Amino acid sequence: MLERRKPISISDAVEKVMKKKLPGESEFVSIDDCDNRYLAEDLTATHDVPHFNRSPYDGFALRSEDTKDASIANPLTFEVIEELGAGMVPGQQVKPFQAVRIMTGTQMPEECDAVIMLELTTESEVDGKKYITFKRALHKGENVSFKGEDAREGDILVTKGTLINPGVKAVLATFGYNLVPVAKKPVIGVFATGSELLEVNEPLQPGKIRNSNSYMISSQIIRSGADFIYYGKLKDEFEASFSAIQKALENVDLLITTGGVSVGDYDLMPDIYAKLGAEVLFNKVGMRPGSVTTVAALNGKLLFGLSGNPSACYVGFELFVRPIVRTMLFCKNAHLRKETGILKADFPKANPFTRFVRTRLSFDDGRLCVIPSGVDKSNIVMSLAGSNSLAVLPGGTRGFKEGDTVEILLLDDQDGSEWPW
Ligand SMILES: Nc1nc2c(c(=O)[nH]1)N[C@H]1C(S)=C(S)[C@@H](COP(=O)(O)OP(=O)(O)OC[C@H]3O[C@@H](n4cnc5c(N)ncnc54)[C@H](O)[C@@H]3O)O[C@H]1N2
Ligand code: MOO
Ligand SMILES: [Mg+2]
Repeated sequence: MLERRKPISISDAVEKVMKKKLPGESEFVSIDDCDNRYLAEDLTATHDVPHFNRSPYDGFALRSEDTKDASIANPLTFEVIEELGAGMVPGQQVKPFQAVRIMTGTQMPEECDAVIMLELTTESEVDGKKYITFKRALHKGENVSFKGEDAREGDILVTKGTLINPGVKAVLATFGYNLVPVAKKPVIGVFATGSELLEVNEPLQPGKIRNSNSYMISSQIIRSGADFIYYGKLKDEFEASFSAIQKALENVDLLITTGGVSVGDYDLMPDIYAKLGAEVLFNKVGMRPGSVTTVAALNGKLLFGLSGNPSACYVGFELFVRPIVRTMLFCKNAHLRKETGILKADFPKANPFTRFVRTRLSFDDGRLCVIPSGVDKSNIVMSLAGSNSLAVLPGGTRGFKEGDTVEILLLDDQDGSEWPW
């Protein structure tokens, strides 16, 4: 007899998966290879930045107290005793009414506490000695970039679990991280199941379609920060599918299959989980698309049985796989970032289940808005291409109107949200 599945709520489903989360691991990679990786440690300033007082301008370093009488009516002339470029260190003691020609980024002579810009001085030479004349007093600290003004030793600058972007990379270089501690990328195995599936390079045949899910999922895996191993397509044949899945499980942290999780004659995943001895956490969720999403746990690993229907597969990944990946990457906010915004089109379809509508974000007078990115059915591929967000339309409603405020999950965001949403 056909098994009757009892749907569980989305939040129960997410929590069941998150209870089985896997620990993250760390490794070191060269700073050259750390882009788009996640920090495995807090970054703490190991020294002041800059670690010496320096000039932010090309000009002359001097003692501000010597300049107090300078004015348009009373120009002052100082002797220039030395010339310093960035990277050089002062070699002479600066005495009253003396100056040092200094370039941007150069360490300040110890006795000096101000810099006058080149443009505000007139230079002259008498008997082989150099002089500057200027008409303005400088106060203590004027035009000095002070030791520690950028970072103080001991400051926590970037926290563990942060995505390494160009700015973080600059911080890493500043503190001499030739090797960077990053989260190891979880390795996710991917199978596409279905005897109807063709390879991308195969011509169409009657009754068959090209496998798009494994490409979509591998791309979602990369966007989430993990790595994938694509194990290929599986025909809807039990023994071959079972042994391929059992073998792949040895080499991955997480395994994704697409298709074969519903109640059809050739939906083999339920029997495969049973024969593997995996604990099925749920096999029906009160959501559309993706109601048949199934997650099972086995020996500390997770098996995600995502729907074969492309849009359902896509949503299942973002809701259940992504937070597991982000947790393994030490991210504090592992779940999709949730915001509220305005729906920019009517969505008349009533639905008992909460619906995740593929949408595109825009801003209207500073307000976040979304518009559906195409046909909203779970077997649709095309609406995914234009989608960078999911509008969450709660179940038990009679449809939504343009102008309604809705919750929005951002797909391309890196900051994420805490749970519960
Ligand atoms: N009697 C019922 N039938 C169905 C139910 C149900 O509750 N009772 N649920 C429906 C829902 S909802 C969904 S979603 C689908 C889920 O089906 P499966 O996850 O078992 O997936 P398949 O049957 O294998 O395939 C569904 C659909 O997706 C196409 N597909 C599969 N793999 C790929 C791929 N790699 N690339 C592109 N497209 C793929 C496949 O050809 C099918 O058209 O079940 C409903 N049925
Ligand atoms: O799981 Mo199905 O995607 O709800 O349409
Ligand atoms: Mg099916």
